[in-house]
Amino acid sequence: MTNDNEYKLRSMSNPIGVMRKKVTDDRERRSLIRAPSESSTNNPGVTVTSAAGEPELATDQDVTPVFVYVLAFFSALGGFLFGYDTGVVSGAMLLLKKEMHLTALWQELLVSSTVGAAALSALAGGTLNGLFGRRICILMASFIFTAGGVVLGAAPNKEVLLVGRITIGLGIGIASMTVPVYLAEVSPPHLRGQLVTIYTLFITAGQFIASVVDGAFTYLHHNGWRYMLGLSIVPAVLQFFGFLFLPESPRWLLQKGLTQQARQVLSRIRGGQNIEKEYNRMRSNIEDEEKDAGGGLVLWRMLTRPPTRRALTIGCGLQMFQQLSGINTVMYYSATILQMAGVRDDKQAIWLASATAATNFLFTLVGVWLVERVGRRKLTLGSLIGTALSLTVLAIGFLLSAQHSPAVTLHPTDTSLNSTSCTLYGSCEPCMLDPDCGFCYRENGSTVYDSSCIPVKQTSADEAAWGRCSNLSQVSDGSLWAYNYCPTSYSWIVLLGLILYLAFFAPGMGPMPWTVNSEIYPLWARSTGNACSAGVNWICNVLVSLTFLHVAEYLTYYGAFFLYSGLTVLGLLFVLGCLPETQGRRLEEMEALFSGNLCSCSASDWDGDGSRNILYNRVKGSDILSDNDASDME
Ligand SMILES: O[C@H]1[C@H](O)[C@@H](O)[C@H](O)[C@@H](O)[C@H]1O
Repeated sequence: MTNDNEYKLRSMSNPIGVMRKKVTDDRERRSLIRAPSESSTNNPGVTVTSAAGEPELATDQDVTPVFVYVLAFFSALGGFLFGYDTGVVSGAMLLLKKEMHLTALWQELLVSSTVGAAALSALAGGTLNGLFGRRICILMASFIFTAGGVVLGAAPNKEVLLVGRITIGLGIGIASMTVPVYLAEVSPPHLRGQLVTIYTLFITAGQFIASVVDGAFTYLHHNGWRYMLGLSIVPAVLQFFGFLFLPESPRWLLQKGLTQQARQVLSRIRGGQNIEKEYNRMRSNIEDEEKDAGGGLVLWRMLTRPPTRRALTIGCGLQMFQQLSGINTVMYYSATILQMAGVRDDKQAIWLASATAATNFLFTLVGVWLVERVGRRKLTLGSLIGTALSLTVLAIGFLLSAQHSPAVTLHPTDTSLNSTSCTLYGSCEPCMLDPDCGFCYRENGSTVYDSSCIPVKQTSADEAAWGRCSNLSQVSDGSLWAYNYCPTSYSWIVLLGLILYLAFFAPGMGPMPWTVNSEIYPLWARSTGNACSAGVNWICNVLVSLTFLHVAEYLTYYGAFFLYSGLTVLGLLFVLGCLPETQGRRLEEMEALFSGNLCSCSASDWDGDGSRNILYNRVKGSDILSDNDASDME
């Protein structure tokens, strides 16, 4: 457990955030406290005080070298590319399907091939990380992103587009599992939670910028999609050249026996401060871990050792529940939700979808702020409760909209047209749930009249196949065409649900699965653990997005959102019982933290029982704590 010569622990009942503030306020007083064994150095550090108040430990840095932020920025660009490339496709598809006459199957292929390829390459990323290191994997990912961007931007036909989308997916998968690991390994202990959470902030920033780019280029009907898809080359090239000059993770170097390089890199990352003690401790911890871990296939070793098996189950479970709570359906579906809420103009709906992405981004920022203040467990639990409730609000909004769905009042008199199922529906709800049909209507205030259910045009869902809604630019009687939604006066509830959903999901369930996964595995299992959990994230992402329309067809929209809400409640129970608080813990404590039964933690265990909680106080004048020791410290 703890090394008593260097650490002093004290029962903790107050949140670490409070403690940190106190620490800052009391800097002057604390700077007088020194571990008895400490020599007087210029290195800023941490003293951990016991319950009795006597100093036992002094470690860690007070000053964060700027270089760490440079590293964090360039590596988090991988998250930006992940967000950009998954987000940009919906806008590009609007133009592509017209220009390349894409069938629904091709549209689906172009969207989900990227996510599918990401799942495969995330799984393979564990081996690549072990063999080549984090830096080479990030360079590899940015090279793949660049190549994919060039292919997409220049694609002459849909087959080449598919190759480009698969290529991009391969880059996303590698980046998504490597970047959090790299960030966790180079961050100074007290910043680790925040820096890894910044990775998710960059994902949501990428999604937001993608939606703005989509908005800007939709006006360019010819070739607009080339710019949308090709622009990802810019951050990819930036990351590639940046990483040519950035170092490998010192821990990976140590694991590979490259001790001199590891020492040099650590000193560079720590801004030239004295790293001897940190280096030695890191080295001996890695050696101990390696000895403990034994030989053989890493995944097998992880599965046969209870603590790593438990960590893996929790890591994969978190990633699974993140996707099962329907984030990507909500993001993807936001334009339609906004149309339901009365935004009739397509272009306006696209811009408002950027507002959704911006909301996701802004609330992730709240997560970055909260992660070191309330801890991972509380943040995740709070987020899950809010997410489940807001999904219920969304579902109720859809339910009320369905119950008050406007009736079909006009039926075609030409019997030859009755061969389509669309004309048989009596109200808008079943009509819009049928992917082949849309609702054509006129409105007076909130009253819908002159309504009919008509097949959608094969080439574009923006118009009907025939009738007054088939040529909307020429229409003079004010007819409107609703595809995928019904005009309803309950749409405000749906809109409220959407905003609440993002406000609760984005600070917790968005970033925490990535953050927690980057810190719960011992070094020997870290690449494999993150590869598996990122793979689970991508597989569940494909499953949820591919099944959404079918689920909606069978269960209706409200059924689908009630289902997501139920799955989120399951996630809540899982986290409540199984996720221990990892904040404020050293990595070598993780083993103990995960050594009980799978779901053996409850809030009282981890928040109330002082014997399991640790308080670290920062003071000046001590040695630097190793990442390995303290990467979980506040
Ligand atoms: O953490 C991220 C983030 O929440 C994104 O908004 C979402 O699209 C991703 O699927 C998820 O992994």
